[in-house]
Amino acid sequence: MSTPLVAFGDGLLTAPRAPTEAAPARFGGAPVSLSGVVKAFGERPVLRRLDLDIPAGQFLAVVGRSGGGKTTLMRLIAGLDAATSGTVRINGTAVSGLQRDVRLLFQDARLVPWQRVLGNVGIARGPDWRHVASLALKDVGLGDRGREWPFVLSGGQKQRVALARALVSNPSVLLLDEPFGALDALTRVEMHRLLERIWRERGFTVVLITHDVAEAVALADRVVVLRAGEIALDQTIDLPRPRREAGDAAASSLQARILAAV
Ligand SMILES: Nc1ncnc2c1ncn2[C@@H]1O[C@H](COP(=O)(O)OP(=O)(O)OP(=O)(O)O)[C@@H](O)[C@H]1O
Repeated sequence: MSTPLVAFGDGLLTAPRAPTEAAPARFGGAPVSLSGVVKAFGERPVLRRLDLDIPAGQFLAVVGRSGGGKTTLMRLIAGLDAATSGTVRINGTAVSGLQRDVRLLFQDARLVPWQRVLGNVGIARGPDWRHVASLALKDVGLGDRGREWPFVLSGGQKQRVALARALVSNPSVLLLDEPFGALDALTRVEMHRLLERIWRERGFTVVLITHDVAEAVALADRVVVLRAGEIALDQTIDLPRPRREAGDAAASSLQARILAAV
């Protein structure tokens, strides 16, 4: 089997896909680009000629009211649905079907109940899967829980397992659809810090869909407001990291601007 070519920074390097014990692999992210994307269900347009360029490694949050087309947008990027017209490209290649290095997380962790935690993380069963899955579990702070069954875990721990499962394939794009929506406030902040650390170490591109404007401002480099299938605001979030979750005047004023656009 040949070693895959992996985008790394500005160039292409050959690299093994498995992270090492010493440090997680930093494969970098892939750029995601939408041009003239329309999605209609029957007569009803849900996305109206969207143009959006997400640079490699950017952390983008998409916020908007319920029904504004956020999940539809994510499904198009993931290749789960096809656009009615227009193109979605990842790393310059038009998306058709699920991509190997694009991973998704949803509000529910979607773990397989009859597999132990380690088996859930290593579900793709590549060579050396136990080792790779153990490292990923350790990375999300659950290194000692691999032998347990999913049902004994809390909601936050299940989401950690789902994140570890996504990490084992070293994604260049991570798509997150309200992954923290069902968690209590403290667990959500812990998950924010975990995701931010892993994103900074690994450098993949993130698209986070959320109703929570404070969450978007706490995590993202850029927030896009999707309203009635159009981009109503495209806001850069130029705040230093790690960010405070509350009580920051600059963050509050950005939140107010975004809320006004929602
Ligand atoms: N498969 C489908 N068939 C028909 N209509 C659909 C389908 N999927 C989504 N829609 C419609 O598209 C619109 C946008 O839905 P979408 O799930 O993308 O919104 P959303 O912004 O993610 O909402 P929420 O925040 O509530 O999840 C809604 O009116 C929805 O009913």
